[in-house]
Amino acid sequence: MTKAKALVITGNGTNCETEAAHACKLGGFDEARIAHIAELLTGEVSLDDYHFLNLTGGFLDGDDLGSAKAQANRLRYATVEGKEERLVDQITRFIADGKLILGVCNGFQLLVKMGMLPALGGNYLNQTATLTYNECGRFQDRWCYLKVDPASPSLYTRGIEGGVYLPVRHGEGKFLVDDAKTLEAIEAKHLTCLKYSGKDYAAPTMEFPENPNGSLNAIAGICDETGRVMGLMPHPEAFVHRTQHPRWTREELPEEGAGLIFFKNAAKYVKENF
Ligand SMILES: NC(=O)CC[C@H](N)C(=O)O
Repeated sequence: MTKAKALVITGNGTNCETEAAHACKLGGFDEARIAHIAELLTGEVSLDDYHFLNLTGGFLDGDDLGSAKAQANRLRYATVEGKEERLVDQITRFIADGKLILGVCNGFQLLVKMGMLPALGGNYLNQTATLTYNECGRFQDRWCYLKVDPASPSLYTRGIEGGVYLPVRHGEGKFLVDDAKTLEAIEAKHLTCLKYSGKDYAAPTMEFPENPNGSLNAIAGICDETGRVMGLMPHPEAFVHRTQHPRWTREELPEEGAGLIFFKNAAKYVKENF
């Protein structure tokens, strides 16, 4: 059987790579390689050798020019040393090959600013959305209830009943789109797979602090039409074990944290399809 291989990109200011790689291993990947972005640009590491690409959280380029904007340009226009291709060509081939990409927080900002989400009509290089400053004007570090859309094509949220409780920590998490048509399309296609909600996961909310950033339609995460590319502001890799929960000493909790399902679903998909 094929070895399920995950790749986590680090460098230029990411800070969640160890947790992301740990979550991949716990979720069932046989290998989780942390590679510096320079290793991809020099051609030492190629996306072609992996199944699951993780773009992690952090402060890429110090959030200068807006979070992840500089890295988005770097990944879109930089060529791979000694090759006729840009790194972005490797990424679009990766998607065309049926592989998986998960962008968390700064990684979500990166995917959106590269144009890879929501990628309506399968156009992965056309920016139609953004993530900008939280409505409250401050960095938010808190845990949020996230309602899952069961009709969403996202493979990562499969099997989640109701919703998940996960931490957010960001200054630029307010999701916006370019026009009403984009919003209508992503809602109609159920690409808006995760929304901030109350504790009962009953309905999306625009109320602060349940919705920590004022995101349009309470959107916390979206996927593309294939369901294989997903980005979200909350951090699933930061809740893979009971002890990461803020009230773990006071509440009866299962051993497994609610975020692990994202990585388990990814590993399962790779094992079934490659
Ligand atoms: N945790 C993160 O990845 C933070 C993302 C980004 N630097 C922000 O503050 O919005």
